[in-house]
Amino acid sequence: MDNIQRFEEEEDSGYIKIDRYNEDKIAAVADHYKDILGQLGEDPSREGLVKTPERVAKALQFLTHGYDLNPAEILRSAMFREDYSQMVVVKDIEVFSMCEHHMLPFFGKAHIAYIPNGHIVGLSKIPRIVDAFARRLQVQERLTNEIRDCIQDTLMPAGVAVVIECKHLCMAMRGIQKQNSVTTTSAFTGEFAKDKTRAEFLRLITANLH
Ligand SMILES: Nc1nc2c(ncn2[C@@H]2O[C@H](COP(=O)(O)OP(=O)(O)OP(=O)(O)O)[C@@H](O)[C@H]2O)c(=O)[nH]1
Ligand SMILES: [Zn+2]
Repeated sequence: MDNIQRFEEEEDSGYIKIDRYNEDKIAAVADHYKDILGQLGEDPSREGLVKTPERVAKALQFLTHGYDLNPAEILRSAMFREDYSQMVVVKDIEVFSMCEHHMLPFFGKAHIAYIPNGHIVGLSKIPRIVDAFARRLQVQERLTNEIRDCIQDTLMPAGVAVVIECKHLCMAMRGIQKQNSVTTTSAFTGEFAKDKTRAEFLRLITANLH
């Protein structure tokens, strides 16, 4: 609940008030899940399951709270004029999202870079916008492009690079049941269209520098 409180406190920074956590919505979603438990052959009134519909409703609301965030505002809230024109790379950002096809998790890492063009952005805002887009029903390709577009359109840097690598539980615990396959997606703008710049980014995200 800490996150929720923070979102509510900082309405001017893109952490827009969440009305998805209101009691009526939780109760409505929970009612459906009570039905679903019955349809699955369970007894929703047995002790271990009594509070499950409400727990699921709250979990789902958390897992989709990105709809209530404004990623561009989050970036805008910490942009600083700065004369730095080298690549800034934030790598190994944990990603947790849910595929829109099965509503099962996909998770992994995002690696993001931009080349400033007069402005830098507060570093924490990069993972924050990853979360703002990831905490929605997604496909990995759209998640990748949305992050790229948000940084490009808001910060207007000389270039943006986004690489995301994820495991999809809908491919691991059901369906094709491939436990170890990883999907990589990428999106680039501006300077990253150049082979040399893109190669430097790829080298930095694969290097073990720390
Ligand atoms: N491109 C893309 N596909 C995804 C993502 N997440 C899940 N999928 C795929 O979405 C597809 C949905 O295909 P359908 O044939 O409609 O669904 P399905 O019958 O459950 O497919 P299987 O998973 O093959 O059993 C599957 O191939 C999933 O692997 C994603 O982030 N990007
Ligand atoms: Zn899926």
